[in-house]
Amino acid sequence: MKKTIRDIDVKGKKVIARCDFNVPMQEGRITDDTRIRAALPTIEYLLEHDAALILMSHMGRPKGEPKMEFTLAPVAERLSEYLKKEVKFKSSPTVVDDEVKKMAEELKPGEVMLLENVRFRKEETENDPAFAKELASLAEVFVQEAFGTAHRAHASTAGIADYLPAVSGFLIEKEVKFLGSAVEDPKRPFVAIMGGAKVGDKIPVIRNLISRVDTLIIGGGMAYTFYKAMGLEIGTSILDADNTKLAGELMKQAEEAGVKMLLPVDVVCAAAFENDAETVTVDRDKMPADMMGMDIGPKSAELFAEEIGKAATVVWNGPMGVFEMPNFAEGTKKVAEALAASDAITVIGGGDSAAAVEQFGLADKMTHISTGGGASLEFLEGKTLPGIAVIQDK
Ligand SMILES: Nc1ncnc2c1ncn2[C@@H]1O[C@H](COP(=O)(O)OP(=O)(O)OP(=O)(O)O)[C@@H](O)[C@H]1O
Ligand SMILES: O=C(O)[C@H](O)COP(=O)(O)O
Repeated sequence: MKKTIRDIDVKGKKVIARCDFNVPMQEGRITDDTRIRAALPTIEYLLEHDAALILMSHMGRPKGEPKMEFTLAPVAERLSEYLKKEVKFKSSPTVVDDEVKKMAEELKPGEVMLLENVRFRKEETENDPAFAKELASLAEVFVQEAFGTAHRAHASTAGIADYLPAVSGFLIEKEVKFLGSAVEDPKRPFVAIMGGAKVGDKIPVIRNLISRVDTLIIGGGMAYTFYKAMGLEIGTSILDADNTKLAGELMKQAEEAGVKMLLPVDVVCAAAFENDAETVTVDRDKMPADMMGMDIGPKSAELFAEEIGKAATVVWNGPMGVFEMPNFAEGTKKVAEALAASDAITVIGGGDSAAAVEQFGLADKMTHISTGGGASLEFLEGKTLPGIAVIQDK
């Protein structure tokens, strides 16, 4: 068990908390603030318990330069709105400077400030000890709350714990509880649903899940690599040619492990990667050579929903089709609805599946939606995340 903020006394202390405020932005506006809202319980708890709170995060990938399109200023503003108090913020190109140090020194219990994007310094992603020490020098305690970045060993996510006692916030605790218990000690039947486009990225996850699940459902863009391994015609569908052999091996591995592996039985095919392209829905052995698979068909959606209905735990990562285009969102929607209707523990990992669930208005029907994209995948792979490893044990 990892220590949390409940296990320490923060009264009157300077606390530095790493959050993942890497939220999607369009023209300087935040388009989805889920990650900001997810950190609020921890922030509020720390302020109510009279900590003087210094928050930090990255935004995007400014590659070690103070590129202002990646400033955290909009985040400071949104946080102020939610907390109903000023979030002090100085946009320093070096993240920490004399003025920022003074702000931190003068910060009183119950007050909060946000540092500028830690990736404005190249030392952040290099996990440079001097930068970690510089950040640590602002506070007395480190709170890890950045689940979305916990798979990165950076100065603000890992290195800093060499200089300060490290505990977790409530979001980390919740993520570890739901993702961890789903993978390590699931209520059975345990069904995992994998979709999306990046087959290569997800193969290690599939491999790890095969040894744990009762049923594995594969949909989305990755299904075609498995079809290819089965010798089926896949037309112009996305294919991860480097991993076709591996897909075949995974199918064999599932069979040997007694894991039921379900692939779509029918496919919505389109003549082009466009919402208004001409479409046909066919059984999987009838895909036209000049069309691409864009969504699972209705028979597959029903088959998957039936399987989800029998589950006690479901982990879902990756959409069933190109759900961003309304004409190819149906399969993903049906799967989301089946999860929403089920009594099972439902855990959603991965940015796109989370976005899909939000888009269908079903987010509050899920047990847990992870704030991690890559981090939740690495967690499901069974890897130890560096940002979690540094938190002190109880
Ligand atoms: N049949 C398909 N053909 C092409 N692209 C597809 C297909 N099915 C799904 N996709 C695309 O896959 C993308 C999501 O895949 P990804 O592997 O990134 O999912 P994720 O793990 O939920 O998200 P993230 O990696 O952002 O956390 C979506 O943009 C979707 O349009
Ligand atoms: O969005 C994410 O997955 C995290 O914030 C990590 O971002 P990164 O992939 O740029 O490290």
